[in-house]
Amino acid sequence: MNQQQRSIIAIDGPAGAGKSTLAARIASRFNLLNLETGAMYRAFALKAIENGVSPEDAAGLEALAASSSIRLEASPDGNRVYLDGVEVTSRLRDNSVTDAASKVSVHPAIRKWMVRLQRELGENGRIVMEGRDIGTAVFPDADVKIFLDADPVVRSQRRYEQIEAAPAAPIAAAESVLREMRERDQRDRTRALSPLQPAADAVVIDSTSLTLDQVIARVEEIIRERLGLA
Ligand SMILES: Nc1ncnc2c1ncn2[C@@H]1O[C@H](COP(=O)(O)OP(=O)(O)OP(=O)(O)O)[C@@H](O)[C@H]1O
Ligand SMILES: Nc1ccn([C@@H]2O[C@H](COP(=O)(O)O)[C@@H](O)[C@H]2O)c(=O)n1
Repeated sequence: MNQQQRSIIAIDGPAGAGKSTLAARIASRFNLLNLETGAMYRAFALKAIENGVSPEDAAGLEALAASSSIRLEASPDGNRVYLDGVEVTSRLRDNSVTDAASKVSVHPAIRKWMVRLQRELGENGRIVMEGRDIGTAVFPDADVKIFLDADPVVRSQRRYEQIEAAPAAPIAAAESVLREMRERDQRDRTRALSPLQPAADAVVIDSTSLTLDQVIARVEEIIRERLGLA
């Protein structure tokens, strides 16, 4: 890959499909900046919670967004997220934040604001950007678009195992992980602005019966082919 040339790899898909894991590996393989847009929605959700603004209150959220700054910084161990200049990375995975992020992201004004920020972040870069609407709304002209999917039961099982393996694992029940994932999927797929769906020119990969290494190998092959790499 030409080290100067703008290259945008878009990875979209539902919750727990493996997007972050794939994006991190692709970024390291091709020396790209890895930007996780879900972390930006999470940071804004945290701000709404801290300010007592309901995730259903469209006008309240819009006013809050007008006085908010959200910044993503790529680092070797993942993205660092700054909310109004303060790093909040370690606070974004709480259940309350996950739930609120899914709800605040439904509002068109919030999405338009995020899309603007995300375009600014990636515009001239060599990036892999991961989320729900990168190939359809943020960078419809991305060089490569991957839509990663898997059966919801398999996704929730993988997420359950991920939670269990975490150092200070919260108590989780497999059924509630599946129920929450289905609720988030439903919101993502039915919202008014850029609902979750593959871009017409995305390559759809269903990882239900693929290992992570098989998915990575397939995506590497697609990137090499599309970008004309040996
Ligand atoms: N093909 C696969 N086989 C087995 N496990 C996988 C596969 N793909 C991803 N995983 C595992 O599934 C879990 C969820 O993956 P990841 O966090 O990357 O999903 P995500 O799409 O980024 O989720 P979210 O959008 O909710 O943040 C991780 O533990 C990851 O290692
Ligand atoms: N481009 C995006 C990215 C995320 N969202 C919403 O944010 C929530 C958190 O995202 P994670 O990937 O970190 O789980 C998620 O539930 C989405 O609803 C989005 O709308 N658009």
